[in-house]
Amino acid sequence: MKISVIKIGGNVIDHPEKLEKFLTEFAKLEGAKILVHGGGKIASGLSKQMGITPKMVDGRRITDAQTLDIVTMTYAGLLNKKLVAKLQSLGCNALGLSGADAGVIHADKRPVKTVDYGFVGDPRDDGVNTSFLATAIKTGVVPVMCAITHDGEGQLLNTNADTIASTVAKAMSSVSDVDLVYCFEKKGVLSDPSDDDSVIELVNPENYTAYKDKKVITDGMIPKLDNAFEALEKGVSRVVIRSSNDLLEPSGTEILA
Ligand SMILES: Nc1ncnc2c1ncn2[C@@H]1O[C@H](COP(=O)(O)OP(=O)(O)O)[C@@H](O)[C@H]1O
Ligand SMILES: CC(=O)N[C@@H](CCC(=O)OP(=O)(O)O)C(=O)O
Repeated sequence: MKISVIKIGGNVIDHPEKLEKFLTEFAKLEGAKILVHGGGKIASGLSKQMGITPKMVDGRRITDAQTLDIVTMTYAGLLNKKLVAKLQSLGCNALGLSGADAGVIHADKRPVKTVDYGFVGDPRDDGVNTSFLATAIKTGVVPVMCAITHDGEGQLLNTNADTIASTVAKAMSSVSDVDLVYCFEKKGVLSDPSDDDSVIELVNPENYTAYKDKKVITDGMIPKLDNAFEALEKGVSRVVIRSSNDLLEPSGTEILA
């Protein structure tokens, strides 16, 4: 069995036409599959509406108790259930899960070093309930996982969705062949961020370092690629970064360890 782990972020979820196209293609994707979603942009918008200014450090949200409530409502509630309902309407038997449901992702609260991230969780390497996910997939269910995890002692935690995707992909590679596809609003990793057609076909550790040094690869693309390399090192067969509009096309940037 091969499992495709597909991730979409908030920029796509917040764009109705892009989301519709992506979910229609995801529903058509053959074989075993898992959807992981973020929604950072939507949580930031709701946070501002509630009078709380979002704070991000190195691509991670500083998550105080009030922010944890907002992200839980947004990711595990509103967005997860909207995605599940839409997939159900497309004939895909989606099952929405936070990391607490069926103990599917156990994380540790990030220790305070120079930055106190608050209720942010780093998933444990052995923290994924792979047997539950494998059984669910065998019954034809499609897990739809959000960016909320738990510590096993009743505490919910906020975890970057790219990290959830690589954690689940790594863990499932112990029971199956796994492909990981990060879908976003651009056509791939670009050599000129202002030219959407300048897709780099292959990123390896050597050109990654050079592009980072030249400030061609910046911001959210750095943790995404770090997660991609880590996934390949820990058993994932293939990692691709492509447009959410081209899920079913051979396209985008392939990552090589
Ligand atoms: N070289 C690059 N090619 C493409 N995107 C890049 C590049 N460098 C930085 N980025 C930024 O990385 C972002 C994707 O990361 P992120 O914001 O975390 O997306 P998502 O929320 O979809 O996971 C893009 O929206 C883009 O602004
Ligand atoms: C700890 C942390 O930063 N969590 C992320 C989880 C959502 C996410 O990753 O959403 P995108 O994929 O849309 O960026 C956040 O709250 O923004």
